[in-house]
Amino acid sequence: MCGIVGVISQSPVNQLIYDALLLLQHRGQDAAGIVTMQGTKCFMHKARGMVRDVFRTRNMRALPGNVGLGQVRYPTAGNAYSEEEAQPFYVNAPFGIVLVHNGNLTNAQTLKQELFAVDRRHINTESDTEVLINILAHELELAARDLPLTPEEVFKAVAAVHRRIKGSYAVVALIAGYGLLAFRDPYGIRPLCLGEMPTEGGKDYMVASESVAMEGTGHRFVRDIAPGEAVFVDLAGQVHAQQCAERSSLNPCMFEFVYLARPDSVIDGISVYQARLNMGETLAQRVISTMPPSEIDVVIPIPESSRPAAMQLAQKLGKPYREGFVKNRYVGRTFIMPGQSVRKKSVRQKLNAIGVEFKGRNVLLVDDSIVRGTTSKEIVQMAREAGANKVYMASAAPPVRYPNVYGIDMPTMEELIAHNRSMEEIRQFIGADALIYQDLEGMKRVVSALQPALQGFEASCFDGQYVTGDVSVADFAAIRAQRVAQVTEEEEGADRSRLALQSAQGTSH
Ligand SMILES: O=P(O)(O)OC[C@H]1O[C@H](OP(=O)(O)OP(=O)(O)O)[C@H](O)[C@@H]1O
Ligand SMILES: NC(=O)CC[C@H](N)C(=O)O
Ligand SMILES: [Mg+2]
Repeated sequence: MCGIVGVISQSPVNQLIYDALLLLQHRGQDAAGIVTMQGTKCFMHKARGMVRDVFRTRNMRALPGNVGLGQVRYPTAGNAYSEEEAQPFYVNAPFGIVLVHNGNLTNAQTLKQELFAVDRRHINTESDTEVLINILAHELELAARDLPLTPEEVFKAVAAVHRRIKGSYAVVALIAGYGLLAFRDPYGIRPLCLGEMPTEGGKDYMVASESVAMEGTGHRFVRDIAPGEAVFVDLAGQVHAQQCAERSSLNPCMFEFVYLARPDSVIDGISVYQARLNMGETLAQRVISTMPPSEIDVVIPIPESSRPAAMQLAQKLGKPYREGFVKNRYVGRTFIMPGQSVRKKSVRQKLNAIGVEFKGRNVLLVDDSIVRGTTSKEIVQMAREAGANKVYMASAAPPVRYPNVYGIDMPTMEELIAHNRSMEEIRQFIGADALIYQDLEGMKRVVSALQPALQGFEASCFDGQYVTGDVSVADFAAIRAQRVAQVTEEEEGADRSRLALQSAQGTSH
């Protein structure tokens, strides 16, 4: 996942986009970028790093205009260390298009060849987003008849894009001189919503990955963009919307509710916070059926994302909920960091135990999910070092056993701690005295209870069912091969970054 935002306003948007990106920072920490448009001229600044580091005052001053978009990137295709793959992407024809994307195309490699051989377009990076913008540009070229470009032609192009690309995609694009386009894949895997703000001269509009970006910038949440739908806001502030997919259904990514999204966001009508509370409630049932609650002295969350689930679980068990770990707020989210060595080191930098909460106690540690097991293994060890008597571990999500190809960076099975391991083997790996997982059906039931309009969830990392139903063996292999090749590069890149930092700080290791 990444965080994306687009704005069409009656006043300058650079600061507004910056603020929205800060509110979406939890969705991507690797790179950030903003494009603004004044007249038909686009201004871009993008670089690797978090929002605060990427945009200095001089960069902000160089982003004029009342229309723009931005992105925070968590790479799931291509290279995390390449500045060129930071978003937005730009193509100069037709019209001039800039685009940001959250998601992952499963047929990017095939499309890349097709673009070159048939559409005569060259793709210069490994990013699937560069493929996407070129497909959109090509289809817009075909759909546009006489000038000016009409919303109907834009929708025709989006319909053609839906037919060609596979996978997950929430997209915001600017078409120079025409307006802001936003669309969502026909399964609604990745989130995208629309907001507005009344102004003296009419209304300003915002589209963003999560509702928190609207609330935090004073916009009123209007609605989620429907799966397969495209919304086009022209430069006069007129909103046009159309369903552009032949078939559509609402199957949001379960991992958004487990971990990715902020708890104060509402996605497709489901409060992320409430979803997490409900997960805590069903997890409590699992704990009760595994061990007598009398064996547990205290429930301790592993900050940050597990807090609501842990809180509800503790209440259900009638046990005290205590903050036993303090999180260093200056270290980012470890799971979305590229490279296993960085992730591992960051767990200890990020979390520290408070001795009194552990000494001589039987503690039940709760995390939202166990993916590679990096966090749980370190944390169990830390709880023991802090003097815990027994250390039990509970996960508010079921075992993650299958690769994700829709925008969460877990493309290979081997890296997943629960893949091909029994419960006992996982327990031994993380070193806990007991291990309790959420059950998948229970989780689906309590989250879908919050939204009757759901057709289901994209929950492939838990159940191996890929909702688009069209991921071929070759697609899996291509995604896997590309990411495996990147892992080595990313590890090396991480080492390079660390060495550079150390030499800047004058340390040697
Ligand atoms: O099993 P693993 O591979 O370690 O991945 C799972 C862990 O990673 C995430 O935490 P993260 O530090 O990214 O973010 P958070 O502060 O939002 O919990 C998640 O909340 C789990 O704690
Ligand atoms: N996490 C995402 O949404 C990633 C978007 C895109 N696939 C990239 O790697 O840049
Ligand atoms: Mg965590």
